[in-house]
Amino acid sequence: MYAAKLFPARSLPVTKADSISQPRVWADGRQELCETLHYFRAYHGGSYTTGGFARGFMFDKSAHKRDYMDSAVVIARAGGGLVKDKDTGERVISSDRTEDTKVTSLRNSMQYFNPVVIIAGADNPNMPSKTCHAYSVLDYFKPTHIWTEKSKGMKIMRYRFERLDSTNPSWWTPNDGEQVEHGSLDPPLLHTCIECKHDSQQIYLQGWMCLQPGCPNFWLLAPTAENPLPHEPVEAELEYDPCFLKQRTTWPNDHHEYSLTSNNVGLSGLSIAGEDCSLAYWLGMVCPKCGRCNSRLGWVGWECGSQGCTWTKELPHTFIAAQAIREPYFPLSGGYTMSRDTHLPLVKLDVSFKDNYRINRYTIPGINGFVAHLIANKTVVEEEGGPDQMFEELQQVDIGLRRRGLGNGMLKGESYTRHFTVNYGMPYKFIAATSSATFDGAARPVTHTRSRLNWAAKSLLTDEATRELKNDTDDGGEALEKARQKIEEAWRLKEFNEVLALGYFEQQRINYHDDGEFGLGPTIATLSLGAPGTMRLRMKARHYNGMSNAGVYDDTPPLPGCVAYEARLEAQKHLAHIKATNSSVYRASLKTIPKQLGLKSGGTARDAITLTLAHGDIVIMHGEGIQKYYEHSVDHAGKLRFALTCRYIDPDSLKETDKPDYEVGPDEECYDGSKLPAAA
Ligand SMILES: O=C(O)CCC(=O)C(=O)O
Repeated sequence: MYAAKLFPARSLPVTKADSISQPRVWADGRQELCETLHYFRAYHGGSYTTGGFARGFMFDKSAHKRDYMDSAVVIARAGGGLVKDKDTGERVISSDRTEDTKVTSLRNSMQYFNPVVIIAGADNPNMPSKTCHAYSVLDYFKPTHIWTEKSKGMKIMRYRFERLDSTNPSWWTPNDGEQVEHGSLDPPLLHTCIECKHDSQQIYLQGWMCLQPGCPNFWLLAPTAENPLPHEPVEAELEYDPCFLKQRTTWPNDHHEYSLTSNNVGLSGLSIAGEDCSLAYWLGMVCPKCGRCNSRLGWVGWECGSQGCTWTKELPHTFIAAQAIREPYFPLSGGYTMSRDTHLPLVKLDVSFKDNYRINRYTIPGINGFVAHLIANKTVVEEEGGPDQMFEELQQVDIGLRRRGLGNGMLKGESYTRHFTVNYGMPYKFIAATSSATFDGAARPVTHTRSRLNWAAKSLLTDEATRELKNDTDDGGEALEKARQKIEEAWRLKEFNEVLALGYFEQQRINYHDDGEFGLGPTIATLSLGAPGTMRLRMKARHYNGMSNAGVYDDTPPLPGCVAYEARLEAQKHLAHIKATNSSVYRASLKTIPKQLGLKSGGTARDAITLTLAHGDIVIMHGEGIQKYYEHSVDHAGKLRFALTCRYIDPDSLKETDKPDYEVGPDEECYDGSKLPAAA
């Protein structure tokens, strides 16, 4: 018999020895790991499966008591099914586990001899040696066993893996050695159950047990002198049978080479327009010098983020001519362009045509302000210095676009925007801390955007004012002229003083967000260049559902289209009264109202407005209410898209430390889109 103490179910050395060498691939954060490694793209959870196969496993802190790891074998509980215990706060198994799609995927990998990759997190208590990275890739492993056992009275499923390549030592072998070599012991006991006739190996030294969850003999030890009936083992006493742990399983592809990296992005040399903006070209790269997983953060290429490592990789850009982004099924002309936008019935649409733009103006009941989509025609996109030239120029100059850190702490390590960004003019630090540069000497598309959007916004706001006046007065145009001048003056004082440029490669996007930060003017305008984008606007979940995720009623006045609109209007009156008379009753009501009205958190509103943003189009959002109640997202279906957004940022709203060390002067270009030849 082997000494049981060599193989306790939980072997957690207090101080770990150093490993004999270092991982070939490692990451500082979850996003960089998932963007870089083809075998682990799961941002949450401990396993990655795709197409019915398991590809990778991540074993980090939440280890089961009987999880195990040495330099060749890993044993783990199949994930999922944990809930927080109300008393202890610990995550505990809540119900019997049965085979789910993840387990079936691993079974497929096993049947097809597809090895999986195992990654160890820095918090994994079973790692036999010290690690110095948040995530260290161990190697390819063969899944060898999937079985069911019991823990705390519940059925759980467990996996055993063996390292595929046993021809050289694992890097994570502790440098003080391991006592028993993999494959050096007798094979484990294999026994057929007298009840279900299925074979099971002996896993624990306590004795053989049938591991078929449906069998009456499942998880029962044979009777003994002290225990004359079949009985369940005492969980705390379970110790692995070394023969089970150390057995070697043979696969036909044992020792075959499978890549731990997918650093295969070189340009084809065929001058394929936008080839370097394709998905494969902005996924992460493993640094060939130090093994770090690096997201592509730079517009021009990758750089290793490891301290002291100087590796970089840049690819030349294969130019996309403006002509190549014309949409064959939506040809442009000198007439007004057709619309591809849609909206829900509760949204009001007003269409007008002016200065070569079709203007779709949307208003939402209950919200002061509007969203306007200015759809450009051929005259606009092809004008001298206009969208076509801007799109081409933005591919020829490096304006400092970069993916920025979000710093929101949702994932281990830093998270980054799924688009490249840079700011000009007044600093804008709201979504991600984006570096800001002066307009002086900035690339022409940046300064020209400011001027173009100043013109577009001013022109639209003037139309708004004249629209209101036309309804109210009949004084032969004097009042209209006055209104025009008033807007002109007001705009001069608070014209756009910031341009946020976003660059999107294939499959990059900006998720739902609002632009309602403190200190911003009420008007926000965006110019789209390149591939057509889809902008979606929907009511924010807390306004739609009437409550926060924590279950507290949101007493902001409800808007038509939200859940239980009529009932919430009624509740509003009642709440307004008690808020003024009894604040503790008011606070208590905020917690009880959701239940009374049958509200639920978690639902999302349908998109109320969906805009197809073609090359050269402008979107103007005006009014604080839009940003307060609504959120928007944009994705696109091409290789390369730019969005340049202008805002007015009140300099007094900036903290002293955020104020720019340059002056943000006025727009000197004074673009005027009304000077173009009229639409034909
Ligand atoms: O990509 C776009 O068109 C929109 C950009 C945007 O939403 C923003 O800058 O806040």
